[in-house]
Amino acid sequence: MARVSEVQRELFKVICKYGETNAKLKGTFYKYKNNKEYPVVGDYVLMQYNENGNSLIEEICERKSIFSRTDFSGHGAGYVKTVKEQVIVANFDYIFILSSLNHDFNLNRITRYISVALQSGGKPIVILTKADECHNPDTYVTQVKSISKQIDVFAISAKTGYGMKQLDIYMEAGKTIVFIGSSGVGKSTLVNAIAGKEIMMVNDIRENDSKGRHTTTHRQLIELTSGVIIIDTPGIRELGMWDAENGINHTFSDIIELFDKCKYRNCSHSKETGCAVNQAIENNILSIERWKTYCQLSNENQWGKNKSIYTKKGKLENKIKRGK
Ligand SMILES: Nc1nc2c(ncn2[C@@H]2O[C@H](COP(=O)(O)OP(=O)(O)OP(=O)(O)O)[C@@H](O)[C@H]2O)c(=O)[nH]1
Ligand SMILES: [Zn+2]
Repeated sequence: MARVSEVQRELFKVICKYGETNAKLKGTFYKYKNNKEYPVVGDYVLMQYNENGNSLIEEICERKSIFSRTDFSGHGAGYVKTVKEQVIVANFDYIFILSSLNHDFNLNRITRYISVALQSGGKPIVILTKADECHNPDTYVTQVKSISKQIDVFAISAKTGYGMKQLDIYMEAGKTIVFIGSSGVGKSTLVNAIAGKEIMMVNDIRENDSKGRHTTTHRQLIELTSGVIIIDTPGIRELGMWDAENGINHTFSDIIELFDKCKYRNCSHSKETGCAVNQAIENNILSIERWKTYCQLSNENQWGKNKSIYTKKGKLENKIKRGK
């Protein structure tokens, strides 16, 4: 068995018992183009090893965890007709969600990441980076903890070493950690700090808007000398929700519990009397911002679901196109 460490279009790098080697896909992958999934970084695969050139990937083994997002195929979300699931990485134990403590901090975005991560099959851990650029990191930790009880949250600085010790509990040989977050949040810097050497390239962020430069251009799986396996990913620009209903319900379990307490079973949680959501907001048990974030994420998730059902009926789609 081999493990995919890098994907560049249709060329793969895999780690097997002979070391890292190049591989291509067996013809059957192309035969069923629309139904057969391609391997992603982190996948375990069955492979015919070839010491003289490209080895041949024959089969993808069952994935124990996946991180996926909606694939808008290069269109703006509002314009697409077809939405597909795009698996980004597979088979990780921990998912490090990185977000920086400079003026780019955004609770809404972190909530979105948590919802997707909570249904990935891996354990989500939120890491607030660049604590050295912030006066009160702990207040941000508290804010993020309020999103969900099911996640660990830490503030760290890879520059000063602040808080880094807290991450030791996840550094077990044989475990796979995937790093996700926007460009410039410090994924590669943290990977280097954990590795104890420069294995990833780091570039300065643009000073004026704190935005990263997308230095990391592709996903990469690296085994550290400690035996910990790390997957660094390029900065994600927009994380669309893909069938994340379970993850959203986990993240907002407090709200889901309220639904059961509404007077009417089909309560729309707007103006009904006896609506438990409204009562919780009035009594300051639930913040209006949290309620709005929930509505936004679950609407978006529903929208993606409808579009994907629609495109599964390929014929219907063609008709509509021709009719235009
Ligand atoms: N002050 C401070 N700066 C940091 C810290 N960690 C990273 N940086 C800086 O943030 C910038 C971006 O870091 P990267 O590690 O390249 O970020 P990235 O998330 O890998 O970015 P992409 O590869 O574009 O996705 C660099 O200038 C780093 O020096 C930190 O703990 N404190
Ligand atoms: Zn209600």
